[in-house]
Amino acid sequence: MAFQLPAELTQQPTPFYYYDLQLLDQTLAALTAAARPGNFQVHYALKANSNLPILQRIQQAGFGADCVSGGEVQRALDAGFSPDHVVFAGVGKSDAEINRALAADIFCFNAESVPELQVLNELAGAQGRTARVALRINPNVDAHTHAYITTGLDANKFGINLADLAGVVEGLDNLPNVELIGLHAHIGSQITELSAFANLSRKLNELQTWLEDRGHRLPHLNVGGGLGIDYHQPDQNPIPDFAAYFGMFEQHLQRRPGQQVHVELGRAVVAQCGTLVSRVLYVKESQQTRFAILDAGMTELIRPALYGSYHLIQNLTSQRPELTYDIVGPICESSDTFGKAITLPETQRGDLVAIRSAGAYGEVMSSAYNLREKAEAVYR
Ligand SMILES: Cc1ncc(COP(=O)(O)O)c(C=O)c1O
Ligand SMILES: N[C@@H](CCCC[NH3+])C(=O)O
Repeated sequence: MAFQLPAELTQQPTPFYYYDLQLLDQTLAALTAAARPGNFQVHYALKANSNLPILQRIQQAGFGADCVSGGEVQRALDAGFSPDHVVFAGVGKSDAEINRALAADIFCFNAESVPELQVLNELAGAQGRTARVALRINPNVDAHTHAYITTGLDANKFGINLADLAGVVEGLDNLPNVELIGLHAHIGSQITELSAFANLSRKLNELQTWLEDRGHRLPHLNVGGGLGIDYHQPDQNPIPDFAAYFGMFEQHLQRRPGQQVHVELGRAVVAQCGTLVSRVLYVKESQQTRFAILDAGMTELIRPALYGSYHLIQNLTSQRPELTYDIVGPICESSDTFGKAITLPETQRGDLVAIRSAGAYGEVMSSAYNLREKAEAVYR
């Protein structure tokens, strides 16, 4: 179905984020059906979008929370997620963040290095607690995605390299306040070649056997997130193919009886329900290029400037014959460009423009650069 902005929002001051809660609910229902509760547990990755109204719906749909900072752990608890459905990952957890998460008795820390394990052990001991830990391993599996959002290659900062794993596991004997409950891996984001998840599964199978040979049985496996979405055709494919995604793990991951398998999807849950709505300030024609200058910029949606990402751009006002535009924002950076040589119906000052698939890593990555005010979020 073609995108439609609710009529009353055409008068809303721009730029703003519009979230389609009906589409979010449909996505959550599709995800629930594909995960078959009890088969896979989904921990939504808050980093994709941590707005309370969105989190509350996700929590009410029965999902847990994957957090990457103390702020996200707190937000998850505020949104109503139970601590035993909260996990905390990240290469650089501060002592204050760890202490807060220990005190809240969250389900698990995804630990990414030996020094972090030592700090977890020390801080848990000081609180008279045991930190439940999944070792985040770096499986050296290529996710075939943008280099900036690949996380599971040896050169990346994330996780414990396989070559170091033996030493890390041996060292656990000296960490009495740390309980190993599982393995965690996350190989990257916006993954559209699902075979990457088969490769990840095979790596996890090997590691699991290797750990069992050393006396470690793991009640818990966390295969990360990363499922990509269709940025080019959001209306044709508003809901990702969750069944195909889980199917890869069902087929390739050798799950032990009774073992929990967690996934932590972010983008696939919230990207398509969010749209950045902006107004055309000026159309400026130079000899070479026709620019449509919007009142939204990289401060509201940084993905095109940061990764050269594509977002579908639509003029919601004009039905005139088409022309070609570079669509840019008002920010004082040449990379403040949403798209080059984009075909749109002839565009004029005052036209409303939709930048689609912006619900994930859009509003959360916004900044106040150039002393910009934060764009409002509206929910329908
Ligand atoms: C550890 C971890 N888990 C989950 C996610 C969520 O990923 P995605 O939004 O691609 O599903 C990320 C982000 O890439 C991550 O770094
Ligand atoms: N922020 C990125 C993805 C990184 C995900 C977090 N590891 C994006 O916009 O696509």
